[in-house]
Amino acid sequence: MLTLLTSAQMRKADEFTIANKPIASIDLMEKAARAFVQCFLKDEFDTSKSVAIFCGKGNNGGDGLAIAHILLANGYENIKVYVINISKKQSDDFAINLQRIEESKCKKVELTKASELKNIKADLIIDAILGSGLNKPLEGELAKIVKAINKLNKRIYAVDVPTGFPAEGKIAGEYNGIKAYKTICFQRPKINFFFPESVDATEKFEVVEIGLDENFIQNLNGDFQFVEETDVKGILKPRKLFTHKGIYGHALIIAGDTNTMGAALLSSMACLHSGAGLTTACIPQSGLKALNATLPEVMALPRDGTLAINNLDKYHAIAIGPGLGFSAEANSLLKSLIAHKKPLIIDADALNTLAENPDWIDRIPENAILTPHMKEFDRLFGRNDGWWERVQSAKIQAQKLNVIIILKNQFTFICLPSGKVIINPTGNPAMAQGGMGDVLTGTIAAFMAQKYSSTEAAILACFIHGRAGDCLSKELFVVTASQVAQQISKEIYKLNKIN
Ligand SMILES: NC(=O)C1=CN([C@@H]2O[C@H](COP(=O)(O)OP(=O)(O)OC[C@H]3O[C@@H](n4cnc5c(N)ncnc54)[C@H](O)[C@@H]3O)[C@@H](O)[C@H]2O)[C@@H](O)CC1
Ligand SMILES: Nc1ncnc2c1ncn2[C@@H]1O[C@H](COP(=O)(O)OP(=O)(O)O)[C@@H](O)[C@H]1O
Repeated sequence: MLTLLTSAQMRKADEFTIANKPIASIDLMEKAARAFVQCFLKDEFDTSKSVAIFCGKGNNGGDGLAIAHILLANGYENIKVYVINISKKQSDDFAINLQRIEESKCKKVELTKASELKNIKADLIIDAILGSGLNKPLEGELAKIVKAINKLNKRIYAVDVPTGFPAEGKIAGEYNGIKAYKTICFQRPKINFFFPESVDATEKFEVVEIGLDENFIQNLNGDFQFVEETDVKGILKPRKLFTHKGIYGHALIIAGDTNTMGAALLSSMACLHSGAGLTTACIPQSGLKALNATLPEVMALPRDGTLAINNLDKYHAIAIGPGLGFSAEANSLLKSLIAHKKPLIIDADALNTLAENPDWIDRIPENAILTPHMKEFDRLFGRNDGWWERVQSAKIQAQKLNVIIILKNQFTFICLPSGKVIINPTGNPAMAQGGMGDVLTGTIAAFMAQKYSSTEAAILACFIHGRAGDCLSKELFVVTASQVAQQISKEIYKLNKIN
């Protein structure tokens, strides 16, 4: 799991590396600039293009000056550096690189006013005005300069972080910073790149390694971690010889209503393809025909309007909510389930029922998994102003209630009782279609039934669910929930095989 860093932690990692590795601060900047250029050249190999590099006077600006040098050495001849007079203060490494630029054939211009930008003609722009040192919103002439740069309407590559975009923390008000085509960031992605608000600041980002001390970084107590494929492979267990269905657990999916039976079928289908030994769907009588016709492997526990499940012993994991509706029977099933200590997943309508019965929330069994999307989360725990606030609130609730909250989005945040937030990297917009969450719930239930811990089940399910969608989307504009459910077994197979 990769530990993500705040800007303050990043500075510590810089300082530690400089103090403990045979590398000086200016050489680290040079290394960062080289890494940036290497990445930039993958996209921009036409060296006849003209490049305007806008530099502040801190280390981000220092990077920009070093990048100018390296681009010149790589055949780019038409490069102009614009040093923006935001302050009198300049960093030591900026000053060293400025001296180098003055001694080179690179053109340099000082810029104080936005109006001076009118005549700038460049094919490409590199933004190195402010990086992770941003400590307040952009205002005054600097805000005007940034607006004018955006208005040039050229492809902008940002160094480390787009000027004006906070690397972490609340993204306040309307964004007025650089709108980059791509951000090339150093060593780790910025935490705020995982929130939907970041689309205003950068269309995409790529991380380049600059040689900071990895041991030091991993041992920093970062709240945010990022799942890698190796983590998933490390958790997945192969199926052993002589094992039988009894070994892989029995999952109960309580879901479906007259008009939303599909949700129950999708959840059950995903549970089946994710490896549960046995799957039982607890659905209304009216859904039995559809269940038997589409998923013959799944057993049924029909709901007749008054069902009470007395014996939960035979189930190893229970999921409740997809398409469940709000009947008295559904409410009483949820109420009785939260009184037990069974591995439990609460999703969709069951989450909304909880929101209407807030006094039940404190009674949710420990290590239960809640899988809200943004609206369900806000209904449960109150409105949030933006994603930073929402994830902070999920982090607090997961700790307080001793549960796992899977806050779903393009990047899904798995908030653990320990206070850690694990970011899932897989998934894509082709998956933005109804029923996808039902599939995720069935997958989590299958992993919990197979005796993975709640944390493991959450990590595995989110990663594999997204990976299935990623694989399908290579050939499809949109992937349906049924397709994802059916792809899951293939993805588990691939991850297990290379183990
Ligand atoms: N060894 C190092 O220190 C390395 C640093 N690197 C670069 O250094 C950057 C961070 O550099 P710095 O810490 O010097 O900070 P920046 O260059 O981001 O900012 C410089 C100064 O701008 C001022 N400032 C902040 N917000 C402002 C605002 N809204 N309006 C006007 N002025 C504002 C602050 O006083 C800040 O110290 C990273 O993003 C990265 O690009 C890289 O070179 C990698 C190595
Ligand atoms: N743009 C996207 N990128 C990645 N994953 C997505 C995207 N859109 C949706 N998903 C995934 O699909 C699921 C949607 O869940 P949810 O909103 O509960 O769907 P439903 O209620 O229709 O079943 C989540 O797991 C989410 O992460």
